Amino acid sequence: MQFTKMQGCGNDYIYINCLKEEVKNPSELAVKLSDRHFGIGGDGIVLIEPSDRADFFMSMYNADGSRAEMCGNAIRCVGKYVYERHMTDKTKLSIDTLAGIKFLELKLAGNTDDDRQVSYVTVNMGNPILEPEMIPVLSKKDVVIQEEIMIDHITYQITCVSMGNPHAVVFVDDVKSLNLEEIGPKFEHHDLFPRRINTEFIQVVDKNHIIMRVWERGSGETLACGTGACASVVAGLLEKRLEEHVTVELIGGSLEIFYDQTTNIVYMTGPAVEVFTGVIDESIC
Ligand SMILES: N[C@@H](CCC[C@H](N)C(=O)O)C(=O)O
Repeated sequence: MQFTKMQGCGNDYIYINCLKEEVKNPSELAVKLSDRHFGIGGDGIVLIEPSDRADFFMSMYNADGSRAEMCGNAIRCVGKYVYERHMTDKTKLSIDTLAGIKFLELKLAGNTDDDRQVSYVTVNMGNPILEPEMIPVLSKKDVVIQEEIMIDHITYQITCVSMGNPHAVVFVDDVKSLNLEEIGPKFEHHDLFPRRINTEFIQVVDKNHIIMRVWERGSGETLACGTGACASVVAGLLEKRLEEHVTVELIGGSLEIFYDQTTNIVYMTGPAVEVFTGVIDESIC
């Protein structure tokens, strides 16, 4: 089975073209292939599938085999993958996910029509979801903004946002000093979150610039999270810390997020990079 390793801001996944390949047990395959010592190594796997209502369907599985509704960094890479492999000639395309259809605009690196290299992708990420039962987070409030949560005897304030997948955003003074290996799993598995949670830790540089670290549901600390960057900007506006246009600086690179409050739509722009391709032995699949 052929695969391609791709990354967006260092958030790396193994991509499989399921218009050509058959994956029988994606959860099991995600665990095997994501292993950085005994597998290919990655934050999970992404399957590119046909769709009857959009140009393609994206399925994604975290490194622990759990299926996620959406992935911001992966969807940019899917756009690059399908265009560069002539699976579409559209530079504006639609990709269906478990979180609904997302619309992509590809930015080509070259100046000629023959040069199909995609460097950046802008994604219309749709509307943020704030209703607690839709995120889901257990709360009687209409929205969860700066609610207290106790982790290891320390009180943090969370603002919860779904971008199709669930996020809790925590603003802190210094992201570098946090021990995410220690506190990340305690947020992820806290009783407040019936389907677990992705947690973003945010340091504000100014109203248009934040530094983010993330503990991802099912994958642990990753170098970047696209949906998390979007959720963080929405949370920052709800908490009146940020403006609509924000550069999100992550360990693996930067994303430009624009939360258009007049339309309630979040846009994400960032890089998509192919790392290598390879073939997996059938006995593994
Ligand atoms: N890295 C992703 C999000 C991947 C899924 C997430 N771990 C979840 O379980 O919701 C991104 O770039 O958005």
